[in-house]
Amino acid sequence: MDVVTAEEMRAFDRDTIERLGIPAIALMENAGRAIAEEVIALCRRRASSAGGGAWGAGAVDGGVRRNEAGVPGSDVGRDGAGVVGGNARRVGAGTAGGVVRCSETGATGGVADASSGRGAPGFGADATGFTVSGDAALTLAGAGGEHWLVLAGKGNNGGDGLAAARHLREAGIAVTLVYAAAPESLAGEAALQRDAAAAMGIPAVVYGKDALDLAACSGIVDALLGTGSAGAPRGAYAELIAAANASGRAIVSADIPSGLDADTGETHEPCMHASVTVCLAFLKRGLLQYPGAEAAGRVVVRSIGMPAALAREGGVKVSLLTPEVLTARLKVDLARRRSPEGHKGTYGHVLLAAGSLRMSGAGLLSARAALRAGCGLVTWALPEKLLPYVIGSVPELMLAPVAGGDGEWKAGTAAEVLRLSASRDCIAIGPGLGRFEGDTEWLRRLWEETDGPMVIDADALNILADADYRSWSRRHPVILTPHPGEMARLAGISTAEVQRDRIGLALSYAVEHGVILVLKGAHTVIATPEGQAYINITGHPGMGTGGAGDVLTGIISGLLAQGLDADQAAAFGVYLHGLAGERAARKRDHPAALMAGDIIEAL
Ligand SMILES: NC(=O)C1=CN([C@@H]2O[C@H](COP(=O)(O)OP(=O)(O)OC[C@H]3O[C@@H](n4cnc5c(N)ncnc54)[C@H](OP(=O)(O)O)[C@@H]3O)[C@@H](O)[C@H]2O)[C@@H](O)CC1
Ligand SMILES: Nc1ncnc2c1ncn2[C@@H]1O[C@H](COP(=O)(O)OP(=O)(O)O)[C@@H](O)[C@H]1O
Ligand SMILES: [K+]
Repeated sequence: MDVVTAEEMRAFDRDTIERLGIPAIALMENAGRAIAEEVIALCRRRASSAGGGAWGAGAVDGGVRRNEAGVPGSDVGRDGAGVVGGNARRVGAGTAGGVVRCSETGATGGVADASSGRGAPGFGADATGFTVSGDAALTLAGAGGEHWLVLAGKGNNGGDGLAAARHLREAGIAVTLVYAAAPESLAGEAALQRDAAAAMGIPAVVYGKDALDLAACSGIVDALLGTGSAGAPRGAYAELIAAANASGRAIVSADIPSGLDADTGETHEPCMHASVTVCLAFLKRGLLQYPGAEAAGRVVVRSIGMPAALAREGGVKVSLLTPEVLTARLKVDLARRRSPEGHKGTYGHVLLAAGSLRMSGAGLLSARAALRAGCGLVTWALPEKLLPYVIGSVPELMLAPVAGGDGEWKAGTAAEVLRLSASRDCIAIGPGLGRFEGDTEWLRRLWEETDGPMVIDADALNILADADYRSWSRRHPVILTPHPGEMARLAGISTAEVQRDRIGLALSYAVEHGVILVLKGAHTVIATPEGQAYINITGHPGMGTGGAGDVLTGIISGLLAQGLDADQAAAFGVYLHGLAGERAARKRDHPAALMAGDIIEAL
């Protein structure tokens, strides 16, 4: 699934309208319908969980709770059905974080029971083969208990909301329009929608002019601001957003939550806190980046008639890391087939340069994770003093002590590590390494002279941050795996600046430095030197625990050793690490109990 900026979105809008000749009003109609269908689906879920969709039920957002930390449900959408993220890919799962899916809501095709929204064999079908298909996704049993407010801005986002209002009214839901600006100020397609809604007799109020109680409804459609918004919401927009958030009602945002920066995921003050965001046509970057991902609640991506190929033709370089992207674009064999005649030599050999006296566990975690990722052999190069302490703790592991009688690394070990690396398929450097005199030169030699792909993590990243490594030469791919603090040091900015637009930063850093960058944290970004980025949505907040990153380094190196190329190993490694974290969290009484070693055992 492609992930776009607001500017890219505008270009695709223009292309669809001007080149393909699809009228703008048709796109808006489709958008309105998609939003209405998601509102109706929410009402239906709420009714089935609360035993009725009465007024005020919106206070408890049945079935669509926002960002509820909990234990994720079943494994990620490996079914290839386009269900790609968060809660939606694990239906009914109360997992944390934003949620993404492609959706065709409700029953589709065939014979449908229009009153219940469920397929009902027999309805409308008779012996002659005559079939009546109900518009199930736009119908709602017991709609009389629902009253929704549609908050409409004066741009096209408002137009989408007004189109949705007509469908909601048709479903029997009471609707009141709330205009943020004078209705006369609407233009173009939005003005057409305004007039159509008025002609249908849908009641409307103007904010600041008419009396309004936002809590006196069962739900709110937020169609105030979309991809055309600039800066913090002003005036009536800001007041409506604050009042909607305070109302406690379920909020369904059109395209993006109003007040969100559609690109960076920054939330302005105020920003709508949606239960569901119905993202139109293409997933926006800001819906994947925190804090925007949290403000968006559950994200549903709906097509509105723009060809998906526009993104590819338009050079969109950011994708959600789904099983489909892993297989179709990155050509990863998700089944990880093993040859019947394969042996340990078939699956490659990792060399790990890691660990010091106080952080020997980091090396152990990486080494074990590499083995669990399926490589044939792992050799761990470590300061010799560590040997008696770690010997036997992982019997499958080979240990290669190098100079370091005090348990710390020495610059003089570079030649020895290089010698060891000659017969290994990849090298991972950094977990628990510590800093030492001459470490820049030590790392430069390994960087320039090792003859295979390299993973750089932890203190090895800090060494890089202090060096001008762009002048170092390198023949093979390098994967850097910084967490936001390490990334801040690498980029020479603050951690807050790193988090402000993780996708943008990861892309520019990877391209400028010619490295594969894995920017860790919730929704890890994998960016390549060619300017492609993948956003991972597997994982769990329980993974915020010491050593979880060392495990990732091991997994990526284990995959590299098995012959995956560096892009594949980085992306698939991050994906598998997240899945294992989810599985490990599920096994605990509470996800907070998760420890890094549990992630390895869940691989
Ligand atoms: N064919 C299409 O075009 C399609 C469009 N689509 C839909 O359109 C949305 C984009 O619509 P858009 O470009 O009209 O902008 P939109 O988000 O409604 O906001 C602009 C309005 O807000 C105002 N405003 C701006 N900033 C503000 C602030 N901080 N505080 C207060 N006001 C502010 C600004 O007023 P101004 O500053 O100009 O006076 C202007 O009036 C997109 O997200 C999707 O929903 C889809 O259906 C696909 C097809
Ligand atoms: N909230 C979260 N959601 C998903 N993954 C997370 C979350 N918090 C941490 N992680 C993952 O856990 C790992 C933590 O790595 P890192 O901070 O390097 O830990 P350490 O240095 O202790 O090994 C990263 O892969 C990160 O993406
Ligand atoms: K909106």
